[in-house]
Amino acid sequence: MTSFGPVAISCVGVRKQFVLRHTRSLKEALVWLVKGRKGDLSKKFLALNDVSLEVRKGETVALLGLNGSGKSTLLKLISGVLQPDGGSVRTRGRVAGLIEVGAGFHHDLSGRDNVYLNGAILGMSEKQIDDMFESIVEFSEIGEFIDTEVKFYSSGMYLRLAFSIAVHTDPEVFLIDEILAVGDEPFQRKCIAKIKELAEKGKTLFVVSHDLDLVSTICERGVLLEHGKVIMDGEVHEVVGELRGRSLDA
Ligand SMILES: Nc1ncnc2c1ncn2[C@@H]1O[C@H](COP(=O)(O)OP(=O)(O)OP(=O)(O)O)[C@@H](O)[C@H]1O
Repeated sequence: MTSFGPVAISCVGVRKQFVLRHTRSLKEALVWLVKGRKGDLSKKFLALNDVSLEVRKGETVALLGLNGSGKSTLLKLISGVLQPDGGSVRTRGRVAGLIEVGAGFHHDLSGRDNVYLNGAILGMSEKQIDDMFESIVEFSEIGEFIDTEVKFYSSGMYLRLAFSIAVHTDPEVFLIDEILAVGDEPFQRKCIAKIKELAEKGKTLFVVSHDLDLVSTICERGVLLEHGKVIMDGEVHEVVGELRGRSLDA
């Protein structure tokens, strides 16, 4: 049994709800006004319902579940992109999130400027970025396009640069959401090799993917979400087996 370090991610009783509809039909709005604005016109949807989990430093965790089960929402809460409506989310150490391709990029800036901008956001000094710049560009294979504004990049080029910056910032916790699907096969292989290298170095990985074979090779632990609740948490092959069974029944 592997022993892990201190807690890297802690979620306690996490709740996140979204407003599905702000307004209803004119008739409904009129009735609402006539009745003295009683009640709520918007419809709320609970995307995460009382989610508690703890990930220790060095653990590799696959977050699994069918479409809409709340995986991306949980990742966004852990990365700090979203705030919970209830409960608490805590992380320890530098967290790098590859959550939405190019989300941290400024579209009117060149790839080069975005490397500096993103590096700074992820906590690197200018000197550290200077030292790593060549290596970041080399890994990304962006080549001469590094001085092109990123709004002209393809989604694969965005991913390459974002992934390369993120791994070079040497994060403690690495959050990855499905985005590997954007890259072409050779780059995917390179990313997967890099992710495995990070895992071997003892980094904490939290990965969302529908590629169950892939996550089984990268992660040791699986957490299964269903309708915003954790319904299973254990050895990845067992959790993948459970999800496959449920997918057949669905
Ligand atoms: N900003 C939002 N506003 C309203 N509803 C949202 C918002 N973001 C997510 N949702 C809803 O919350 C639920 C969970 O979404 P989430 O993206 O976390 O699921 P997921 O498990 O990552 O799904 P998938 O496998 O399809 O990527 C979905 O029903 C989705 O429609």
